[in-house]
Amino acid sequence: MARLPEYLRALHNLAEAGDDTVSSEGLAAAAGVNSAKLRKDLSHLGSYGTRGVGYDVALLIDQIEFTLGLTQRRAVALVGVGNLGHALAGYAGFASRGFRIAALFDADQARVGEPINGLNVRHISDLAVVAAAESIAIGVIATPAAAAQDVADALVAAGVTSILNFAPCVLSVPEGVDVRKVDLAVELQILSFHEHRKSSLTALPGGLSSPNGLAATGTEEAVGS
Ligand SMILES: NC(=O)c1ccc[n+]([C@@H]2O[C@H](COP(=O)([O-])OP(=O)(O)OC[C@H]3O[C@@H](n4cnc5c(N)ncnc54)[C@H](O)[C@@H]3O)[C@@H](O)[C@H]2O)c1
Repeated sequence: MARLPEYLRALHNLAEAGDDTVSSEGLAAAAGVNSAKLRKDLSHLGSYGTRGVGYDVALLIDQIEFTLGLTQRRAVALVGVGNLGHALAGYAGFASRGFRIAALFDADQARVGEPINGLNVRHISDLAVVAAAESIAIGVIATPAAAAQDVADALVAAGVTSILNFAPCVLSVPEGVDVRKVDLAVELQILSFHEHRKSSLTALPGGLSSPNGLAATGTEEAVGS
C-alpha cells in the first residue's frame, strides 16, 4: 500500500508528459522500485499490463486511485497555523493529489481571521461545527507537542477518524482512529545512523581510514512511510 502513492505520482508525471503506456521497467524506474516488485504489486490490483505494450497509464491511475479511496476528494482540516501550518496551508500540491484543505484552525485569537490560500483561519473552538459542515475526513496537527493530545481529542470528538500528526509526541486515540506521524528529525536521525555506519566501515582499527574507501552502499527509504 505504501508504494501505491509512489506509482501514482510517477503515473501522473507520465500522463502529463503525454505518455499513454509505460513498461514495468519504465514505471519501476520512475517510482524508484525494482520492476519485479512493481509487477507483483500491480498484479494484486488485477493489473498485469500487455506483453510488448506495457501498462495503460490512464487505466492504472484509475485503478490505484480507486484502491487508495482517492476517487472521492477528502476534506482536510489543519490545526495550528504557525510556521509549519502556514507552509502546509499554502501548498498548492494537495489538490492535485486528491485532497482539499477545507478549514484552518488556531487557538491564537491574533491568527483568527487571517486569510491563507482562500481560507480564513478559524478559532479551534469552532472545530466541531466546521468539521460537520465541511465533512472533514482527515485532521492535520501542526501545533506544539504540548497541545497535540487535546487537539487530537477535539478532532476525534468532532468525528474525525484519520489524523496526520506533525507534533513530536505520541497520541493516544480510540480504536478505529488512524494516526500517521511525520517527523523530519527522525528521518535525519536515520540518515545520521547511515552516515555513522559508513564512516565506521571506512575507519580501520586504530583510527586510520581505509585506503580503498570501503563504504556502505546507498539506501533510500520514503520519508514518512
Ligand atoms: N514533523 C516535522 O517534521 C516537523 C517539522 C517542523 C516542526 N514540527 C512540529 O510542528 C509543530 C508546529 O511547529 P511550528 O514551528 O509551526 O510552531 P509554531 O509555534 O510556529 O505554530 C504552532 C501554532 O499552533 C497554535 N496552537 C497552539 N495550541 C493550539 C491549540 N490547542 N489549538 C490550535 N492551535 C494551537 C499556535 O497558536 C501556533 O499558531 C511543532 O510541534 C513542531 O515541533 C514538526
